[in-house]
Amino acid sequence: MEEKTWVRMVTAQTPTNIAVIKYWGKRDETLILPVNDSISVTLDPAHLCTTTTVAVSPGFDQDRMWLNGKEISLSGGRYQNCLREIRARACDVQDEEKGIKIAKKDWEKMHVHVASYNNFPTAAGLASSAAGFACLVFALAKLMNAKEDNSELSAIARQGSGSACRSLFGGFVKWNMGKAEDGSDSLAVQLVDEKHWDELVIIIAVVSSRQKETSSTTGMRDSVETSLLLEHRAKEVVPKRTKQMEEAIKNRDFGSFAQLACADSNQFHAVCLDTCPPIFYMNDTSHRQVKIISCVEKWNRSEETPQVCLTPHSRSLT
Ligand SMILES: Nc1ncnc2c1ncn2[C@@H]1O[C@H](COP(=O)(O)OP(=O)(O)OP(=O)(O)O)[C@@H](O)[C@H]1O
Ligand SMILES: C[C@@](O)(CCOP(=O)(O)OP(=O)(O)O)CC(=O)O
Repeated sequence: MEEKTWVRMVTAQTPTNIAVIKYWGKRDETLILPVNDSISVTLDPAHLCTTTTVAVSPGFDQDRMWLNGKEISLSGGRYQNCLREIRARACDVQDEEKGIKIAKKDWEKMHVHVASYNNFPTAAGLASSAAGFACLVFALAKLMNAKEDNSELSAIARQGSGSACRSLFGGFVKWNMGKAEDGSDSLAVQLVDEKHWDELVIIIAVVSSRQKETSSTTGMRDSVETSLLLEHRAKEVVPKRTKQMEEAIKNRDFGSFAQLACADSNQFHAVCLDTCPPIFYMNDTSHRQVKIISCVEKWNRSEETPQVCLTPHSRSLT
């Protein structure tokens, strides 16, 4: 710690994930605890992903972060929660070659610099917060030599953005909503790895890369406060649908998978419309989306079992 010149750096890359049973609504806004389980598929890191480099040096006098080349504030609760939780788990770091020695107790005083890039539009409905916070937490854990496994790290990433907890794993991933008030059982688990269903082709059509008018955080808060359909969805629909989806994935049953994913996405948009004020995630691009949706519907009707599954979010069709 006497040497002021060294810098220790770690770079990580994390893909985004697309929900096929959607998370929409929190029962605890600070800990980010959801009102229902959700299931997603993690994309190939070669496609939509975040690359984050974290660095620590005795020369840094404050925590700082640059997102896509622009400095952003780390004062928000979500960033602070992730930094605090990883710092609390930091362990001794020793790199004799570079003359770096950081004792566990010293991490509290050390500052980090973070540089992160998304290779896809940020805050546009493509789950940048999912890839972003998963990558940040993973990279910080490596930097600070935290020993937690990916499931434990998922509970920390969740406190950055709910959907981030699912990006710690590849393949199909379930976020168990959990019951505990402290969020200790609200974790992501891998259902099957990326090899299980490798003939499944995922196409993302970005119909607009403009920032959404209503963020997921604000939108779901309004839905929890005002939508009666959300309550019905969380209590009656999703528990049953999640089990069916797990079966469909296990059996690589595309017909059931497509039917469940389409129904879930449609209900998510119905909840948005049932929200006061209503949220129109498909609004400004709907003329293009409707054309694609009706093509897919026609195609599926002409086959014995569905061949294509659509799960439109705000600006993307997956
Ligand atoms: N690489 C990143 N590292 C850390 N934080 C990020 C990163 N990318 C995005 N974020 C954070 O996530 C926010 C965007 O989250 P938001 O939920 O509004 O959009 P989204 O995740 O792209 O879309 P959606 O959740 O609808 O799929 C950004 O404003 C920023 O705070
Ligand atoms: C529609 C969704 O993509 C919503 C994602 O919401 P976020 O995870 O971005 O929300 P916060 O927890 O407030 O950060 C569905 C999903 O990914 O499950």
